[in-house]
Amino acid sequence: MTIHAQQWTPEHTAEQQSTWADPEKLTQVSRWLQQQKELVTPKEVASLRQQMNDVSRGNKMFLQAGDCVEPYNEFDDTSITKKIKFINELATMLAYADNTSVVKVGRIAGQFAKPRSNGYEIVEGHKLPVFRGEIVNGYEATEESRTPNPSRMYEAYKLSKHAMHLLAHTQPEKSRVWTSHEALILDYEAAFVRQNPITGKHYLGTTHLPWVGERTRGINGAHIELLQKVNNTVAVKIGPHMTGNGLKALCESLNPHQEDGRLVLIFRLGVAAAKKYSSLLLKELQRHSKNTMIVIDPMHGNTQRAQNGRKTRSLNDIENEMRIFASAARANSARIHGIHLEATPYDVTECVGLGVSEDDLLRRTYTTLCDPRLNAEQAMHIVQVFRESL
Ligand SMILES: O=C[C@H](O)[C@H](O)COP(=O)(O)O
Ligand SMILES: C=C(OP(=O)(O)O)C(=O)O
Ligand SMILES: [Mn+2]
Repeated sequence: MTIHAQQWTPEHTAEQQSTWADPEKLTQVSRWLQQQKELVTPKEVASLRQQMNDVSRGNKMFLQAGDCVEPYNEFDDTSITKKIKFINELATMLAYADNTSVVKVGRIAGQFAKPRSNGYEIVEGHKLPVFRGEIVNGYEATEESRTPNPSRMYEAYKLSKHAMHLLAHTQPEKSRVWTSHEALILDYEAAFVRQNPITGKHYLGTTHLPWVGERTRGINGAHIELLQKVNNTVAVKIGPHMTGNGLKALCESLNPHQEDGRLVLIFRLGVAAAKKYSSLLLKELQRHSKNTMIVIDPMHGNTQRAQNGRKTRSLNDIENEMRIFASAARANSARIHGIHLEATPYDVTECVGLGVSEDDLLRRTYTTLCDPRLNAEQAMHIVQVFRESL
C-alpha cells in the first residue's frame, strides 16, 4: 500500500471547521485516510477537464445537480442508480434531446459537509451544536449525535468509494455523470491531495470537481489555497457580497494562466442582488477573465423561512433570478455555461410552486437534512425555464 507521508497542510486559516471531540482519534483517522487509495483517478480528472474545455468554448452545456447534503442511508445501489438516472433526465431536458452535448456532474458520492450560518440551534428548549453534514456529526437532535466525531470520516470514504465504483462501471465513459462536492472539511480533503505519477502535478482525489462555498471563499483562506494547489476543474460559489475587484483577484488566483476548462464560478446572488450586481460582475469577467465558466445556482440566494418555520425556496424567485441573470448576460455579450441545482428524484415537498404549497412543507415528504430541494417535476420545469431564458 502506498503511504503518502507528505500530507498537504494549509498555511492559511480555514473557516467552518469543527473541533473534533477526540484529537487522538482524529490522528488515527487521518493516518488511515492518507493510506487509502484516492477515490478518483488522475485520468478521470483529466478527462473531465477535457470535457470542460468544450464547456468553456461554448460547445457543451454544464449541469450540476443533487442533494444539499447526502444522507449516509442513501448509498444503496438503488438510490444511487436513481440519482444518476435523474441527472441524465435533467441533461436531456437541458439539451432538448441527445444529452451528449451536456457535461453532467452530480452533487454525489461525497457531498457530506455543510457550512452553517450559526454554530448552534435551540431544539425543544435545548441548545445543541448545529448539524454540519454526515461527515461531521449526526442529524438526530441529541448532544451525543451532534458532537463532531472524526470516525464519521471512515464512513464518508467507504460510502463514496462504493458510489464511485457504481458511477464508473455502470455508465458509458464518454457520457458519464461525474462527481462533485463542497471541499469543506480539510482534515478529510487534505489526506487526498495526491501527485499524478505521470505528470507530477497535484490533484484532489476525493472528487472530480471540488467546489468552495460562499462562506469559505476568502481569497486568503485555506480553502482557496487548496483549490490553487490542485489541477482538477474547480468551482467557487459567488454570493451577493462579491465585488468586481474581488472577482478579478479570485480568477487570477485560481486560473493565473487563463486556461480553458479550469475555473467555474457558480453565481447564487438571489433575486434582489441579481438585479443590482449581475451586470457589474459579468462585465468584470468579460474584461479580465473570458474563459471562466459562468454557472447559475438560482437557489441558494433565495432561501426563506415559511411562516410555519420550514426553510423553503419559491419557484417564482428561482425563475426570476434565472431570467434576470440571463438578460444581464445578453446585455453584456457574456455566455452562461450552465446551471447548478439542489434537486432530488424523490417526490419531496420542500420548495413552493408547481403544486407544492407552504402547508405541504409540513408533510412527511419534507425530508432534506439541510436545504430545500426541487422534486423531479419542479427540477425538470426549472431546467426548461433556464434553457428558454438563454
Ligand atoms: O447548503 C448551504 C448551507 O449549508 C446552508 O444554506 C446553510 O444553511 P443555514 O443558514 O441554515 O445554516
Ligand atoms: C453551501 C452551499 O451553497 P453556498 O456556499 O452557495 O451557500 C451548497 O451548495 O449547499
Ligand atoms: Mn445547500
